[in-house]
Amino acid sequence: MSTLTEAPTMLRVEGVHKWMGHNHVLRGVDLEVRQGEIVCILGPSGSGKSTLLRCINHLDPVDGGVVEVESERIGYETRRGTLYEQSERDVARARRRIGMVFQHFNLFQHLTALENVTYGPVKVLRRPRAEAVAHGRELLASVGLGQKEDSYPSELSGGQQQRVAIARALAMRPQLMMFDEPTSALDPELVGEVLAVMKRVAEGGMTMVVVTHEIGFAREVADRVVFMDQGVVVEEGTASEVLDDPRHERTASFLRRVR
Ligand SMILES: Nc1ncnc2c1ncn2[C@@H]1O[C@H](COP(=O)(O)OP(=O)(O)OP(=O)(O)O)[C@@H](O)[C@H]1O
Repeated sequence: MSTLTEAPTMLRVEGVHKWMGHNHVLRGVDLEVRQGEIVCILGPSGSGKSTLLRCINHLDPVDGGVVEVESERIGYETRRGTLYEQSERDVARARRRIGMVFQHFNLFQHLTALENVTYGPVKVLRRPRAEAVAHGRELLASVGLGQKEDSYPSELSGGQQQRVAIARALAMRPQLMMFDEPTSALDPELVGEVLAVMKRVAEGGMTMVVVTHEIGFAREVADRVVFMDQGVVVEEGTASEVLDDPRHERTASFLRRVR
């Protein structure tokens, strides 16, 4: 932990607001993630966790506040009355630094596992195909799917598809990986294999933000646990601080429910 507190800031979220229709979903969220840090975000359904990740990745624009990834600003600045937005090109460049893994895998169904993994490097980053294929094979092997490179998503289990999705995100060589409830669409017996891969990615030094209901994973892997409710960060701390001795009644009652 001591080295992490001195590590440079990878992600800074400051005073972020987001409206979805008439819903004030994010109400001034602050979050700082340092290089190499693993942050798990917990919170009840509807508290704004997915919306926060979408805002960080600029899949949804924020309505106020600042999002910076590696000091590159991809949010809006509404303080002091100035509204600020970067060009689409700058946003795309900043977004490329983030690997995103979704609940429902979102693989291309008409592409094999290896083609899913090489698609971004070849089509978006314009890397030579041979280099992308070699790296893609390495990544598929690292998630335990070396033998499945020619399989289509429909031929893979949910756990295998999610592992392909993780390899696909890593293939873009991101600086930050974000996971949005990556195991909640899986049959219980497949959850462990995906969490094991995520743990290995964390051990490799990746900076990670993980929205999850997997308390055991948070306890084992997270450097910091953040509890969100009703569009704000209610409390944060080490896993044992937040999970064993929550300061806030809202955190305590959520933990009683999920346990
Ligand atoms: N397109 C939309 N229009 C209006 N409200 C929306 C829209 N999308 C999401 N919301 C609302 O925003 C709030 C936050 O949703 P979000 O999905 O971010 O929560 P969450 O904490 O990730 O929940 P879950 O754990 O169920 O995924 C919810 O109240 C949801 O109903």
